[in-house]
Amino acid sequence: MSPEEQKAQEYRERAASKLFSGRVDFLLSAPQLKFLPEPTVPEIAFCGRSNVGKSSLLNALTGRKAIARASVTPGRTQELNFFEVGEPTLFRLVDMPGYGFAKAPPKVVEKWKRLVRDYLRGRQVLQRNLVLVDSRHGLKDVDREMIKMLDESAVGYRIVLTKADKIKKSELDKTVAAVSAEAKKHIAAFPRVHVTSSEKGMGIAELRAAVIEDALGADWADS
Ligand SMILES: Nc1nc2c(ncn2[C@@H]2O[C@H](COP(=O)(O)OP(=O)(O)OP(=O)(O)O)[C@@H](O)[C@H]2O)c(=O)[nH]1
Ligand SMILES: [Mg+2]
Repeated sequence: MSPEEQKAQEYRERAASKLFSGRVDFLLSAPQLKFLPEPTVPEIAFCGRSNVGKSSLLNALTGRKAIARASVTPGRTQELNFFEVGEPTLFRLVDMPGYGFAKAPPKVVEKWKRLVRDYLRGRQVLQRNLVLVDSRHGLKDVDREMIKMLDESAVGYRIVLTKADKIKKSELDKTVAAVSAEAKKHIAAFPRVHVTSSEKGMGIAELRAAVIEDALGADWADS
């Protein structure tokens, strides 16, 4: 990055932090498609395996301790949870139920899967998906299944590694390389893999700016 680009990035990150430190409100929980809010503003969705850290990342991005419930029990988030950012509302963040949760009854898993799939396929205002992947585990088959679904749905996505504080730098580098190599086969436009820790704040400022850019467009910070 050139010094000018570095400066522009710092400016975007500061603006993003300011936006997220303003209004962020929980809007509603949708257990079924018919309960979705009116598609009036852009949406960014957080998906990934159960327990990967979706709710925690949402808390970290918004600088709130527990706006999205985070839990030690996998499968805690069971509905699509909508959060509104900005006053008036500029965009929404959507905390999704985790996929690949083996301990839930198959019927329940099937219900979540259908809800997520229908949302991803049919939501006109959905601008980007964040696909969260545990830094320690890398891509698993359930993630690949999800990515395939996203490839079919034509909604772009970013891959976000979570819990980066839990492993050594050398291990982290290996996961980043492996996930990047695989992601490049799918996402021509977004070959970068974000590395984050909601616990330590790593990568959060940068992801904030990226999320707002996805929602509002590249020149959002200039207006
Ligand atoms: N060390 C560390 N722990 C984390 C991090 N992010 C999340 N966790 C922990 O991982 C567990 C699961 O986090 P959640 O945010 O509830 O995960 P989720 O993806 O929303 O889970 P479901 O809603 O069940 O799908 C919690 O115990 C969090 O405290 C992180 O960056 N670092
Ligand atoms: Mg959750």
